[in-house]
Amino acid sequence: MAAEQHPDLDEILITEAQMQERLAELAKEIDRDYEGKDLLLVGVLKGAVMVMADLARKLTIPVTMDWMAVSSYGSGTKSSGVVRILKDLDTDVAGRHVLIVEDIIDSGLTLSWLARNLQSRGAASVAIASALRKKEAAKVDVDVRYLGFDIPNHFVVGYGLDYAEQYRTLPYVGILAKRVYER
Ligand SMILES: O=P(O)(O)OC[C@H]1O[C@H](OP(=O)(O)OP(=O)(O)O)[C@H](O)[C@@H]1O
Ligand code: HPA
Ligand SMILES: [Mg+2]
Repeated sequence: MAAEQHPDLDEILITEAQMQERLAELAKEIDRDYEGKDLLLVGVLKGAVMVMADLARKLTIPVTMDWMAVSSYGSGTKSSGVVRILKDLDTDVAGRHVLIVEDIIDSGLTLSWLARNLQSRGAASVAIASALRKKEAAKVDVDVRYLGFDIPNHFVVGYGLDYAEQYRTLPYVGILAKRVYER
């Protein structure tokens, strides 16, 4: 049964079933592309927790996982453009194939910075998987190899994405009603 729409949402953009189906397709591609390679999945806390958990469990190749926390949004709905490392990796990425797993590419500032940062640590390769992308919001180009869905330029929540730390546990992605944050 489909989950009921949260009252703070205008619309559901990606249902739980659509997300899981698309992640299964991406997992097949990742399995194929990294077969026989030593793959490290890097999840970006906290938003990517759901996509990391679901995507990683759909992979059949052996992988390891590590986590970084970087924040550019704080508690608002606009990127500050300043990326801060709140928690760094436990792993040395030198010589390793890294796949960054993210929930959303919005302005692109977080991921373009992070991909460069990990590359500069000597990773053998750095690629990006993201559940969502807002194409119209891009301030910088991000080379995303595994993309779930392109979505319109609205503030969205659910499936890991928050507004002021709320709504992350909704199993679908929806547009947050403006009345919730414009008050
Ligand atoms: O493309 P950008 O405009 O840089 O935005 C994308 C980033 O912003 C959000 O993180 P946030 O800073 O809200 O942290 P969170 O994951 O803990 O919510 C999101 O999870 C991405 O990491
Ligand atoms: O649309 C969004 N929703 C929640 N968090 C975000 N971080 C960047 N864009 C978004
Ligand atoms: Mg956030």
